[in-house]
Formats: sequence, C-alpha cells, structure tokens
Amino acid sequence: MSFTTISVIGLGYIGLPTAAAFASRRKRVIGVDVNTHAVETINRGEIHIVEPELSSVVKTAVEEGFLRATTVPVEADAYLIAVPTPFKGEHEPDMAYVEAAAKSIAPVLKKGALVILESTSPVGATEQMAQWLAEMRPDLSFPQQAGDQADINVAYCPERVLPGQVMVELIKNDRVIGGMTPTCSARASELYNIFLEGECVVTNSRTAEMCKLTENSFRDVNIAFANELSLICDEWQINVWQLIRLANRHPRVNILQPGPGVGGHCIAVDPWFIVAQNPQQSRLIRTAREVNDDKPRWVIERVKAAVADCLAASDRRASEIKIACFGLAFKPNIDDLRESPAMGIAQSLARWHGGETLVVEPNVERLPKALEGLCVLASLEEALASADVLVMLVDHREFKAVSGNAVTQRYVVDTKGVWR
Ligand SMILES: NC(=O)C1=CN([C@@H]2O[C@H](COP(=O)(O)OP(=O)(O)OC[C@H]3O[C@@H](n4cnc5c(N)ncnc54)[C@H](O)[C@@H]3O)[C@@H](O)[C@H]2O)C=CC1
Ligand SMILES: CC(=O)N[C@@H]1[C@@H](OP(=O)(O)OP(=O)(O)OC[C@H]2O[C@@H](n3ccc(=O)[nH]c3=O)[C@H](O)[C@@H]2O)O[C@H](C(=O)O)[C@@H](O)[C@@H]1O
Repeated sequence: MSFTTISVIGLGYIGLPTAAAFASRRKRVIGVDVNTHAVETINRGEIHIVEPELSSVVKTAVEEGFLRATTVPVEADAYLIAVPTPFKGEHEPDMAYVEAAAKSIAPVLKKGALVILESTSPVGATEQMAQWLAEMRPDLSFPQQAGDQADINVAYCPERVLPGQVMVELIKNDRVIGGMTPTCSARASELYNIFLEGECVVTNSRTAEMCKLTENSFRDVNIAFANELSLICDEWQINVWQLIRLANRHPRVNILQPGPGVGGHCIAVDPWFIVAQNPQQSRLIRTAREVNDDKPRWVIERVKAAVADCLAASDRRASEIKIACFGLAFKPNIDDLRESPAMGIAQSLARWHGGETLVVEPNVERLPKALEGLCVLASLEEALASADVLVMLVDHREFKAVSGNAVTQRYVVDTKGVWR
C-alpha cells in the first residue's frame, strides 16, 4: 500500500521539519500538536521555532495545500510520533508524552497503517508503544502477536539531525530503521525514501533505540574526557586546547573540545536513559554525565578566585568590580538558551557578586527572564572596555573575531580557549 496521507504527531524541532520534508515531496501531510499556538502558526504558513531554511519550506507546503496542522488526530497511512522524551525524578525517562500520543492515534488507526516512533527513547519503548496501541484496538493485530502478518506495522526510527542544520541533515543523513518485524522495516524504509537521499539501514527496534542513545552517549563521554583534561591541565598550567590539537595529530586520536559544561536537550539527557535501565553496567556513561554536569561549578569557582585576586591586587571594594560573561547560548552561533550551562553560570555569578555582572550575547535582543534584574545586557565593545573579570562561555564567531591581543584584562576565565 502506498502512502497517500502521512500524519506527524508533535510539530516541534523534529516533527515540523519532517512534516515539511514529506509535504515538499507533494505528499498530503497532517501535522498534529496539542499546542494550539503551534497549530495556528503553521496553518498561517509560518513557524514557531527557529531553524534555518524551515520557514520557506513550510510556507510553500501550506500554500500549496500539502501541509495542514490540527489538534485532533485523523486517519492516515503512516504516523510518525515526535513528541518530547525528557527525564523525570532521578533521571528516569518520562514516556508520558509518547503514551499520550500513541493513545491519541489508536482510535483512528486503520488496517495497513504504519506507526513510527521517532522520539529518543529507552530500549523496549517501541514494544511498549505497540502494546498501548494493541490494548486500545483489540480489533486489530500488532507485530508482537501477529509478526509479519500484523494489521499494523510498528518501527523505531531515531532522528540524528544537528540543530541549525536540520533541513540538510534530515535529507542527507543515513537513517537507522528498527522495525518490529522485517515487514515493518521495509514499510518504514519505503516511507523515508520519499525524501531521503541518505541510506536506510535496517535493524530491529531495540538495536535502533540503543543506537540513538549510543550516539549521544559517545559524544558526551568524549566531551567529558576533554573537560576532565581541562581540569588536569589547569593544575599544571598547560594550555588544554594546544594539548588537544597536538594529541589529535595522532592518526587514531580525535578528542572533542572542553567547555563550560554540556547543554541542549539531548546530549545531557539521553545517556541517563542507558544509566536508568542498566545502572550496574553503565559506570563510564554515568561518570561522564557527572563530569560534564560538574563543569559549571568548577567554572564558577575559577571566576570567584579571579575576582578575589582582582580585589587583592587593588584597593577597590567588591561592589566596584565588574564581571562580564561572554555568551549565553547552549552552543556557538545560535540563539537557543534552553538547558545552557552558560545561563546557569551567569545567573549564579550575578547572584553571588556584589558588583555589576554584564552579559554579552550577540544572538538575543534582550535578557532572558531568568537574568532580568540580575545582569545587564552589554555590547561586546562595552564589556571589553569596562569589565575587570572576563568569563568566556560560548565561542560565538563575534568573540572569536576579537584578537587575544585586544583583551588587556589580567583576569580572564576562558572556558573555550578563545582568548587564552
Ligand atoms: N531537537 C533535536 O535536535 C532532536 C530531538 N530529538 C528527539 O525528538 C523528540 C522530539 O524533540 P523536539 O522536536 O526537539 O521536541 P519539541 O518540544 O520541539 O516538540 C515536541 C512537540 O510535541 C508536542 N506534543 C507533546 N505531546 C503531544 C501529544 N500528545 N500529541 C501531539 N503533540 C504533542 C509539543 O506540543 C511540541 O510541539 C524528543 O524525543 C527528542 O529527544 C532527536 C534528535 C534531535
Ligand atoms: C552525536 C551528536 O552529534 N548528536 C547531536 C546532538 O545535537 P546537539 O546540538 O545537542 O549537540 P552538540 O553540538 O554536540 O552540543 C551539545 C553540547 O555539547 C557541547 N560541546 C559540543 C562539542 C564539543 O566538542 N564540546 C562541547 O562542550 C556544546 O557546547 C553543547 O553545549 O544531539 C542531537 C539530538 O539527539 O537531539 C543529535 O540529533 C545531533 O546529531
């Protein structure tokens, strides 16, 4: 059966680009979201999130009638679920959004439909989702009972796009296809091949779930290694960035970069899904998370020490010392401040510091609410000219363009190796 109508459940950073990609191939796409603001915005041909090149694709898709958004699930040939999977409590995966999404489509499922889970999920989540669907639709058969003969096909197909490059990577990246049966995988591959230029690589659902968690854990562990080196190098007064550059000249060494900590909604979250399910076997993954989560505390201590040194070397009071934090975003050259270690560092410093704390963030026009009344948003030039203690937190291109020679301050805590 070919795919005439495709429904994407959850129209956020993953769901909306995916819906737009199918619609751009002239497929009829119904996007479903519980957020009425998102639905109304999309139906006007606009977008409610920031992602390069997404806006024009959505506008064309809506104008040409291929993409429509609604709050109520409808009958379709394929469903892709891309709702949030945060953690709850002590880093346990919170599958409540996936459960709600699955239960919302169950009543409209028809024989022959394909259901794909795209949300980053713990191992076994796809089988659990198929179970929720089966409990609500005893009139239909599912892969866990009927194997390749099932009325409904179910697969796990994780997303691996990099925020900021989603519209390119969505099409070009290879895609892991984890069907609950070979037929499920074949159907899912057929669906993605509507827009995919990369390859569909077929496996089972558990391996696909673990593969997604593995990719982000690999990056987290490698960044933790770099962050740990930065602490050791600080003790020995070795330049960690030079060290890493030198070590990476070895043909089989490729160390990532240290920083103020790991931010975003994925790398700092997904490894915990492995730890929650296999606490005894995941000591390295847990330690990496702890190393990265502890880095902001270390940075704050370094800044406090720099302020103390600055005070000791002058006859000024603490309230007369100015700190400037450079960057708030969770990584360079984006405006996304969510789950950003730089935000937490700026906030803690401003609360602790008796004097003024300046913040320079070229990608925002005003201070986020969490920093209102605590910090002052300043221009790069203003901060460089007036601050006593500089804290480099994000290697935005504007900061890298400033030569280290132009930075005359003695007290610089540079977590990204931009000026020191
Ligand atoms: N943002 C990213 O770069 C990547 C995200 N992922 C994963 O993809 C999944 C989705 O992430 P994002 O798109 O970033 O999240 P998001 O928060 O941007 O979007 C999720 C959307 O789902 C909607 N939603 C929640 N419950 C719903 C329900 N029951 N029915 C319909 N809509 C519902 C929300 O209103 C929201 O618009 C997560 O599991 C995430 O870990 C995977 C790779 C990359
Ligand atoms: C393995 C991998 O590269 N995963 C990607 C990642 O996207 P995300 O934007 O969160 O990753 P990122 O660019 O590594 O940034 C995460 C955090 O790590 C920090 N970071 C990154 C690289 C580095 O050498 N040092 C470092 O400290 C960044 O500053 C940021 O705070 O997570 C995405 C996701 O799963 O949401 C995934 O789709 C992306 O492909």
